[in-house]
Amino acid sequence: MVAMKTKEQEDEAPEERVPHLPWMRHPVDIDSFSGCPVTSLPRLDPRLAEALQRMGIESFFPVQVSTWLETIGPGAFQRDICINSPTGSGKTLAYALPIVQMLSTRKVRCLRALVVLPTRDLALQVKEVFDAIAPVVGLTVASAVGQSSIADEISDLIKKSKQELYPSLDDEYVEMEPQTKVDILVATPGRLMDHINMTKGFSLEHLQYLVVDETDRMLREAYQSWLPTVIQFTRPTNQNHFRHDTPGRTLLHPLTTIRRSGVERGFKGKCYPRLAKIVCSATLTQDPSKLSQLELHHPLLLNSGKKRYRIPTKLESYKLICTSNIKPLCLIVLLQELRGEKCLVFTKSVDDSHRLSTLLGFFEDLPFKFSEFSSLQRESTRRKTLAAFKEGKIDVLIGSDIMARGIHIDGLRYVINYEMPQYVKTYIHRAGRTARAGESGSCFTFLRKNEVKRFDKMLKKADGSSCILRSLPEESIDSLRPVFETALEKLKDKLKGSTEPEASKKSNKSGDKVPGALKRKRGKQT
Ligand SMILES: Nc1ncnc2c1ncn2[C@@H]1O[C@H](COP(=O)(O)OP(=O)(O)OP(=O)(O)O)[C@@H](O)[C@H]1O
Repeated sequence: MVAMKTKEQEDEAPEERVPHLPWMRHPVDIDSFSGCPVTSLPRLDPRLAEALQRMGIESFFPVQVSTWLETIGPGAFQRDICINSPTGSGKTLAYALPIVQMLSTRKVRCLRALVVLPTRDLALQVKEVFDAIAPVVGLTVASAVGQSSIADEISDLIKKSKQELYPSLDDEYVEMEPQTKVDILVATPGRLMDHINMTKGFSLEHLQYLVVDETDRMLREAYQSWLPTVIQFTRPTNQNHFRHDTPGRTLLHPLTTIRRSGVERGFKGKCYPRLAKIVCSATLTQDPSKLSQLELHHPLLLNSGKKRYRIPTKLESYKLICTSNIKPLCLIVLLQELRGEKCLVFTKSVDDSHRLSTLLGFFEDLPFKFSEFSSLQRESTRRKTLAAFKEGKIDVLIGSDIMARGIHIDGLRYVINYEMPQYVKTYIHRAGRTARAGESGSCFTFLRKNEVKRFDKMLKKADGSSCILRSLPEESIDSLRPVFETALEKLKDKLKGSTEPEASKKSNKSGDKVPGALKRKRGKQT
């Protein structure tokens, strides 16, 4: 019997091992491409070039050049593309640009590209990129993320049927009419499934491109079986061929380009449409059983460098060794040294984030403004907090891995791991909130003495990255001790009076679920 590997075992396996999947063994090396001025990218639509320049983009990053060359031109989308490139390397534009350019010549508006991401925040961030380039070539973009009511989303997505407007119209015509009024949809899996299951007129029939961003995370969870559902609905069927070939259905002709890109030959000598896929991550899984869910077609891997994982070139990693009992003090001293620069602090759970934020709240006159950022907070609270952080009204956000994936914050230079991340992938995604788009940044990790060896070994997997030992001035730590004692007492009192953190009380009011862990009585304090 073959034993299944746990996530941890997969992570701890030697990095040099040869991938099981043959197509993963000989990737295109993204690093062998250099940046390219916007005006020099072959075949780029001048309207898109102008839009990009308006966005302040002067030249393309290597991942964007390499993806473009594999998707635009004679071999356009003949193979599915898998991108494994570091955080902040520009993967969003790498897939958005070729899709928009390919769709810029479409005749009839209907849903042709679908981008799926695990969270609403990420989906909205990606939609912004499409919004900046798609309208200049006449394409419409929408989101299905649950930010507005389902009714509002439906009115953005679906146009009134001709039958409603012209009741005498032939049924056959009405049935074939594409009803979505967007070309590109950026969605989270839950809302996507709501529309697939319930929205009249929502159809994936004409879909040509599917992007699965943050692929490893998307494949780890089933998310209501969205992926098999999308694949099932977009699989070429006999019905499709029937429509192509049946004489007299001239009204369908504008749609005969359905999923023509990535056209696959071999069906009795005729072309039949195939859904072209792009999947991407900074930590792309190599697990065949997970990747098989995507049903990739002759996949081509674009990989940065030789190693499986890479951290951004301008990221500096630091480790700080301290005992648990003075860790909050060390954090305060470190934050003081960072002089109120924007910083994300990662704890290992929402519970810990809440405790740490509450504790820091008992210190008066801290020279930085901080806030908790938790999945237990209301969506509106989180949005406001993030906006305040982006605007520089808050210097430090304390949260768990909810902040780790994909989120981009301009000018963020520092990330702190308050506890050692369990997996190298976690380190990469957390640290990757800084040092993005060629900027420099630093990631600090607090460690206990007995964690140092394991941490160094873990970092070696990220392209052999080294980590600098950083110390903090003893006298600064000592000067905070008296206040710390009092703060700890206050924290104990506060938590004694409440078995649930404030955040969970708030979410109860709004009817959200409270995870089991938080219902339990609090354990030992920080
Ligand atoms: N060619 C470019 N020139 C300048 N800035 C760019 C360019 N391409 C992308 N950017 C900027 O780089 C930042 C990071 O891009 P993006 O979010 O696409 O990275 P990513 O590779 O998807 O990262 P992650 O893996 O963390 O999701 C964004 O702010 C984006 O606007």
